[in-house]
Amino acid sequence: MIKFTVLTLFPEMFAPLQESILKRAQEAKLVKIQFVNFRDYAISKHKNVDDVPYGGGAGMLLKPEPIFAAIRDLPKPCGRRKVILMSPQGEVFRQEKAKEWAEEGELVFICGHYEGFDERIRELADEEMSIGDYVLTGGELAAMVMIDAVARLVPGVLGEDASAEEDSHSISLLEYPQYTRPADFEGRQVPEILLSGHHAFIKRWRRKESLRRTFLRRPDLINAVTFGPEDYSILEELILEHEE
Ligand SMILES: CN1CCN(c2ccccc2CNc2ccc(C(N)=O)cn2)CC1
Repeated sequence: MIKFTVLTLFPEMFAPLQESILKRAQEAKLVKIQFVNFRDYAISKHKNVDDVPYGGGAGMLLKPEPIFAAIRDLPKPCGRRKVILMSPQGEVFRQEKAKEWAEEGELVFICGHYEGFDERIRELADEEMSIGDYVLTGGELAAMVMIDAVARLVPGVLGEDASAEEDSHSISLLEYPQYTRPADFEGRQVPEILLSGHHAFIKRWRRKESLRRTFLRRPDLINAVTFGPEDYSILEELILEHEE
């Protein structure tokens, strides 16, 4: 059982998640998600959660009080709790982080908005994460991406037929080409080997195509690949097929 707590000014942004991956997961009590709108913790009568930056500059920053008050008001964690701050300045989120977090008891996401947040808010975070090197209007979409990536790793969430074990990124190879019916679509054929029923050849073809695709599109992932004895003949063929 993993519990997600999201501190956000826009809880309604998460509705689609509740209707898709989290719906069954919550019904099956595999996952729990709760939202805290930290505007409820704004102290001033104007209920503002942001203010102008000291030292000048454009934009508004999230004030520390509402965030601190919201975090302090959370029920005592039963298991381990990790507080995560989403920001473009964070460590880039990758599959191994998702796997690490899937073991956690509770994950608390602080979704920033405006031009950023008061530096003292960083004290609350165990980790600061980014989903990639691009700028978003708020941390909500980043939180949704991370929640999806983590929730799908919780056993049972994906349902019996699908499973997350085979994820290509958990074995750092890009996925091989996949096909389903029809075998001939407007003259575009499915590779014969996949119709052959010859499982050893199919397995080899898939390994070869994953390696080909990884070399061509993501050579940076190659050094994380562990090569087995059966890979050498595959690599020789790939080199011959891709010689300049
Ligand atoms: C124009 N400013 C808007 C506010 N922003 C900011 C600054 C601090 C915290 C959150 C945000 C919210 N934005 C995010 C959040 C995450 C990511 C990511 N890559 O995970 C990208 N953007 C700084 C930039």
